[in-house]
Amino acid sequence: MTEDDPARTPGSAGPTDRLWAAPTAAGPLDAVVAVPGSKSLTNRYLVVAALAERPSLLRGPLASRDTLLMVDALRLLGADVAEGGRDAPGVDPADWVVRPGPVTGGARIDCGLAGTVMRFLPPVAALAEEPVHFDGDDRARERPMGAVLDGLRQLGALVDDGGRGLLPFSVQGPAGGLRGGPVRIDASASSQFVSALLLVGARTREGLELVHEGPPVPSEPHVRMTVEVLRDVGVVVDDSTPGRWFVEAGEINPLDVQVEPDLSNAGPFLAAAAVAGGRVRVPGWPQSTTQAGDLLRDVLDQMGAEVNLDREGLVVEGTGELYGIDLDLHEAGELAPVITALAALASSPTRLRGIAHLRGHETDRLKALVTEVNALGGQAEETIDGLLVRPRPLHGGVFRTYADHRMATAGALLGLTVPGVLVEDVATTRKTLPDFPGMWASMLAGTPA
Ligand SMILES: O=C(O)C1=C[C@@H](OP(=O)(O)O)[C@@H](O)[C@H](O)C1
Ligand SMILES: C=C(OP(=O)(O)O)C(=O)O
Repeated sequence: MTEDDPARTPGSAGPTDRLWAAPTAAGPLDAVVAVPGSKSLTNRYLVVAALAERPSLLRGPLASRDTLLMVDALRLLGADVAEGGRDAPGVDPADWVVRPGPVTGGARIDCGLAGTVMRFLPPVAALAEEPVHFDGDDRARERPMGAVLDGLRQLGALVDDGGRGLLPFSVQGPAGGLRGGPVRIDASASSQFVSALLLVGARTREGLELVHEGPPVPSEPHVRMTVEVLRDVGVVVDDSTPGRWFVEAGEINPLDVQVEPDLSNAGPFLAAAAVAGGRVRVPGWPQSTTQAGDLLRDVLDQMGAEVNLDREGLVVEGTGELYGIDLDLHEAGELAPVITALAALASSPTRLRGIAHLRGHETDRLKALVTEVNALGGQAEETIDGLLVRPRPLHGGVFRTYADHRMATAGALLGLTVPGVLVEDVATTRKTLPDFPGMWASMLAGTPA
């Protein structure tokens, strides 16, 4: 977690590593891939731990750009996060100790391109009475923010965003703290708007009644994850009415928690077995989880792979068959890039629906996927709310990634069977994986990553 940790950097800067020759698979795979902790869980645990009554222990958190930005920001807001070993003697070096402190303002927060940082932290900052300034990467300034800022205004905070509803902006909490009460927002562009406000609900004076008004909220499992994490720390949440959440005001208990592996990040590795044949095992796959990535089991099965979950983890075996799929991915949009890459290599067409909101992700993912799959000879097209992919023989070429970690891993997957795929800026994978190229190479060598 040092200041010069390469995991903190947005992507590669040097010309030599701008293009990464995606390795082709020499034969069937036989690998065990240990996938680092979940981004979504790590950043939720960090936030609730920073707001808790006493110190927390996070076991096996993800240390990547998105989570290190969260750590940096929480430190600026008054919490302390210590790495085991060096900063917290007696604690495992892979674990973090979070010591909460009163939330203080006056800071300038760098959100990078992390949706969880740019959405989850403005409500935390609104617990301070001095302004906090937020900014991020160029693309971060285009990602939707309006609903969170709108919700904060309804709670009595002062928000200065120049009326744009985008980064950069500043947030200043009202004297005496956030009052709570009813808040109405339209969270149809991102589930993170709901999660963000729920995470501070217990720290409002009256508790928070959040109501969503608009087209359905995407990525529902991520909202359920937020509710589960809040319940883990003793916060009372009523989510019995669809589109309405009530969070009671009250104390937040500390955590001692093992972070589950990131199931969405496991996607490209598991998909590799479906593409190249052989088997890939991901140890520690939870028997039950709120992670949207768990849907991969069903998707890979439907696309023709053999999928088995046992006590040791999840095993995916390629069968030599790879079928297209017709899928509503509204609940798990972050899986779209890996499924699109699979679809481009399948034997029949794929239709992905319910993912119009991906236009506001790290990049406009629908446009990026269509452009890059087609640049390799594929036939993909955008629909109003998704993608149509018709498999075609692909050829090598540059696969551009637009600062999107999941574009880079999708390019790597295509490169397994398409010689000559050059993935631009593979280092952008550091957003959620500290060493994707190393893990990919280990998988191909058949050694445990
Ligand atoms: O809350 C979270 O941790 C996330 C929610 C989802 O966002 P959207 O609802 O904006 O898709 C997901 O795609 C993102 O990767 C992580
Ligand atoms: C959409 C994603 O990230 P973020 O948390 O930045 O929204 C993602 O990881 O696919």
